[in-house]
Formats: sequence, structure tokens, C-alpha cells
Amino acid sequence: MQVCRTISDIRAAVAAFRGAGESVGLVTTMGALHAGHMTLVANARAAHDRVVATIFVNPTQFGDPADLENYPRTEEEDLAALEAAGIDAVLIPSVDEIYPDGDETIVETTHLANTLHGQVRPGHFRGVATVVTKLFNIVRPDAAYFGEKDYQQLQVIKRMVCDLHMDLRVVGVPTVREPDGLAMSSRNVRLSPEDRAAAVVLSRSLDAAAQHAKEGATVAELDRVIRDTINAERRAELTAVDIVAPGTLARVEGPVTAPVAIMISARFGDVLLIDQREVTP
Ligand SMILES: Nc1ncnc2c1ncn2[C@@H]1O[C@H](COP(=O)(O)OP(=O)(O)OP(=O)(O)O)[C@@H](O)[C@H]1O
Ligand SMILES: CC(C)(CO)[C@@H](O)C(=O)[O-]
Ligand code: BAL
Repeated sequence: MQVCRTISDIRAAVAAFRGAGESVGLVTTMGALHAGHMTLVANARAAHDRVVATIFVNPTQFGDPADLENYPRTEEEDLAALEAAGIDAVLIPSVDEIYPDGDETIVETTHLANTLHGQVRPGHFRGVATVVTKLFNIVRPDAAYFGEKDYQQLQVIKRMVCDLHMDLRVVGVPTVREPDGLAMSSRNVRLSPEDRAAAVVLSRSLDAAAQHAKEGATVAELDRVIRDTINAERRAELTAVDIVAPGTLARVEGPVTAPVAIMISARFGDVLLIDQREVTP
């Protein structure tokens, strides 16, 4: 595995793959890797001759300086995991390498970035779209792999790629969970043991909603089931429940007659966790 810290080094690595006529898949991460990330890698590995990964804790997508400061960083373990998973080249750049001259140029999906979870984290999706555009331009992959856990992020990136005529495929990968159902997340390591145990309420609330949807519940009833389940856990501070049409993320109402996506977020102490599930009537 080639470990590249500069744009010119990763471009040289990718140019060599391209010179040999090989296809390239990309997995972008902020490090502190877990089995969710490795599933993205496995999907890319199965579909491409070469797989490139990036590890970059992107400052422009963090609103809260403490969240950026406390974000887990485990570079040595991450590089070992990527090598073991058969990654061909990894880009692990400095902030100056990615933002050499500030942030004069930004990329924003105007509506999609500022609705739903974008209102819980103002500016977040603008930072994501900007850095993902930079990473796409640097690596120029045939396809890039993103987790469905970050559901709005996936829709933002799909829409950006479509609207800006970017020449790659965006592939969504289902959420990987801990044995008790908690969605894997790099931030889980920041939970106290009590909050870690309590956080299972997120996936439990989604399971309850899925069951109600099968039994013919309305959107308002799904919303109520989720709120009641999460509010019954005193360690959880519910921040959002959004029930939307998959893809467009438009809010839906009335009886659930077609698949809907449920996006939820809650704080446990100072850690904001998200989860998501598509449910069918
Ligand atoms: N549990 C998961 N299952 C599948 N994909 C995941 C999972 N968790 C993260 N990913 C995906 O991995 C990629 C990199 O995510 P990132 O490095 O931010 O990790 P993370 O676990 O989402 O961290 P955090 O939520 O704490 O920011 C994203 O495409 C994300 O959607
Ligand atoms: C896509 C991403 C790598 C952009 O920084 C990040 O938001 C993430 O890890 O999900
Ligand atoms: N997984 C999304 C990156 C973030 O929370 O900033």
C-alpha cells in the first residue's frame, strides 16, 4: 500500500494504475476506522482493480470546535487495517495540503444542505460537499463508496455529482451495526459505558417504527413511536426525527403507502449520534 501525504504523490499513484488500464474505486473517511468503513472497502475491492482510500478530518464540516478537537485519531491502526484490507494507495494529507489558500471556493447543494440534519449542524454539508469535490478531483475515481448511515450526506453527494456533471458513480452501502443494533460510528468510542448502553435506543426506535409501518401506521404515528421510545431513555437528548421520501428528502405526511426514510439524531452527553432506516408499508 502506498501511503501518500501529498496530492502530487497520490496523483502519481493513480496515474500508474490508469496507465495500466485499471479501474479505481474510492473510499473517503475521517479515520478511526471500524467495520463500517471496512465494508465500504470490501464493496470497492469487489468492483475495481484498484482501491484508493483517504483519511482526512475535514475542519470545514465541523461547526463545533470541541467536536473537531475531540474527534478520534488512530492513524497507525487505520493504516494497518487498510493495508490488511487490500487498499492500494491511501491519501492522508495535512489541512494545508487540502486548503492551501483558505476556503474562497466552496461547493454547496443549496436546499439539500440546509434542511433536516443540516439545521442541526449548520454549514456541515457545505464542508462535506467542498472536501468531497476536492477528493474526487484529486483521485478521479470511477466510483466512490459512501455509507447509508450518513443518509443525507449520501443524497447530497449524489445530487452534487449529478448537478455538476461529475464523471463517476456514487455507491451507497447499507449501515453496519454492532451486535446490539447500534450503528457503527467513529464517535461511539467517545461514549461513556452508560451512554454506550443507552445508545441502542436509536436502532430500537427505528425497529419499532418499521414494525408499525408494516401494520399500516401513518407518518405521524411513526414519528410518535420514535419520539416516545427515545424520550423514555433519560440519557438520550433527542435532536431530530425526520421522515422523508428517499432520494429527494422531501417531508412526507399521511398514511405510509410507499417506502420512506427515517433519519434520527440524538445527543448522549456531548456526543451527537445519527441513525437511519428505510421502512416499507
Ligand atoms: N456503520 C456504518 N456502516 C456503513 N458505512 C459507514 C458506517 N459508519 C460510517 N460509514 C461510512 O464511512 C464513511 C466515512 O465515515 P466517517 O469516517 O465519518 O465515519 P463515521 O463512523 O461516520 O464517523 P462519525 O459518524 O463519528 O463521523 C462515510 O461514507 C460513512 O457513511
Ligand atoms: C465524506 C467525508 C469523508 C468528508 O469529509 C466525511 O463526511 C465522512 O467520513 O463521512
Ligand atoms: N460521518 C459524517 C462526518 C461527520 O460527522 O462530520
